[in-house]
Amino acid sequence: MKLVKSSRFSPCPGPVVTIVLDGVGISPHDDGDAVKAARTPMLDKLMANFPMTKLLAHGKAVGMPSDEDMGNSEVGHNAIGAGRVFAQGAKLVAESIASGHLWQGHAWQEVVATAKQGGTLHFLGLFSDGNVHSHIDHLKAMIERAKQEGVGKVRLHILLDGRDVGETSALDYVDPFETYLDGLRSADFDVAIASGGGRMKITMDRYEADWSMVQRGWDIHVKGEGRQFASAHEAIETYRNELSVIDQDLPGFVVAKDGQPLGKIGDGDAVVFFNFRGDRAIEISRAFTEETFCPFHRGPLPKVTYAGMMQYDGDTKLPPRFLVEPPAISRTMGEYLAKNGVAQYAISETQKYGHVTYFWNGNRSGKFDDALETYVEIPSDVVPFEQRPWMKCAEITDALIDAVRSGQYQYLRVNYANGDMVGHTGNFEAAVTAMQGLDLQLARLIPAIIEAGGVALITADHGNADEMYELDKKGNVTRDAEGRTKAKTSHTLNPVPFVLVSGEADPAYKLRSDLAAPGLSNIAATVLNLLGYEAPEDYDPSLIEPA
Ligand SMILES: O=C(O)[C@H](O)COP(=O)(O)O
Ligand SMILES: [Mn+2]
Ligand SMILES: [Mn+2]
Repeated sequence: MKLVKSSRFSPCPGPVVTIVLDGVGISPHDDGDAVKAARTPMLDKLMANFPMTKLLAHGKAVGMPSDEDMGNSEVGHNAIGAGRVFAQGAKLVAESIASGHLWQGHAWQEVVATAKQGGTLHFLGLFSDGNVHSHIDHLKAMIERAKQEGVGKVRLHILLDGRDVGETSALDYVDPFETYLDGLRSADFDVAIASGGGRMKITMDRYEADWSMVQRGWDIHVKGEGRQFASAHEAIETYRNELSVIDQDLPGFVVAKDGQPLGKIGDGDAVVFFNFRGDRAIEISRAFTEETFCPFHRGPLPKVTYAGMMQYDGDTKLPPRFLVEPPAISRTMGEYLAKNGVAQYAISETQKYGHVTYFWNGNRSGKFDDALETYVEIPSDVVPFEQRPWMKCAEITDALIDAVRSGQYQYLRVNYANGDMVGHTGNFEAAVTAMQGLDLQLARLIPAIIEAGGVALITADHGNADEMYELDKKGNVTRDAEGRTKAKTSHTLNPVPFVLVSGEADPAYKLRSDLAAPGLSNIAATVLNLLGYEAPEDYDPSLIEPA
């Protein structure tokens, strides 16, 4: 894995720093755009005075099945880190189902065999068509196949979305699904929704930010311990009336009949976690598969056949049983740099820590070289982020500036979570504040990079804060008869900025203008060039050329 020294680019005299502003896209519209509404003098100045282009960050440009699919952190950071586009989970699972490959695999066959020996087959996962972590069509295909293969009893544990899809769309999924289940149910096929809850309240924590979420999910799905309702519909309506929260924040519920939970998970059962994306799948998968387990009091571990939709962590091989091979992301820029003696530094706060380590390195949780790599996690607040929209951007910047000034690292990378995590709350004012807080930090960081003789690449992994309301076709905020707007909590399809900032009056490189539709996968080759290397031949082309 030797990199070739470039004869065209000399290495940057200072550190090269990639700055990912998570969820900060460029909207063609002004209405509802918190990025534009925010007062961000530093970002404005950088965009106006330094070489800048827009990068594609959604759809096929990041390995999603179609250009209707928005980008997300996984596919975005995978593309930035690997310098190439790999077909991603959403696409691989759909293809595996369409070709029938999934049903031929050992994992599926073991799951079905377990259920046919008298166990219940449980499906647990994110219940929407967001295609970020999961897709409801994959779930349906598996239920139908299970029935066809003679499984007698299926229970569903549904995590309500409201984050990758409309903020109060849960019943748009649940109601038709109940009708669909009615159509499938028969004398020898017993299928029902057994438990669920909002994805930000139960089960889908990530990066160990808040294990109590997973514990609440465990108690509800596995032990059947939680508030009981006659149906998911009743739970959603009741909680909405009582709490006025959006779907992602609805508490957990247990569906029960005569006080008996419909689908506890016990010995001899099979469990499929049907999310394909790993970050929010790892903790619950650990709870189901680790014999010795400390993060929370789990109680006795039921002896189940557990399968993930994919293997979520290539280093720890978690979970050992999985239905679809994950994308084979190899030879990432992090690995190349490590193998060529380049010291690297990665930093973010908990909520995005794995984005600049695990996703960046092709869904591997370990380092390539302990001596050459420093990974820093600033603990995130455990609060609704609209209450603390500045999050930890100041603390991240403190540490990053120290690292830049230390002279120890030639390549540094950071993810600032604000645009995305606050964008997902659907709170416009908070998103504006998030952007303003972030700008204050850029105003500290950029001069430090320039002073060190370095270069900063400012970009993002996908949009989010750039569209805080649902827009009509003309790009205006939609309003109902009472004039109310509808918050948009999900990512956007918009491109992201790419700004190349250095202190040199006359840099020896310039942005290329001949690339038809550059995207996130063009960043890695650019970084390697700035460090004085040629990119590997199969990397997507660099965004720069000699001036
Ligand atoms: O997991 C989440 O928070 C959302 O589904 C996607 O956000 P991310 O891709 O920016 O992490
Ligand atoms: Mn993101
Ligand atoms: Mn996001």
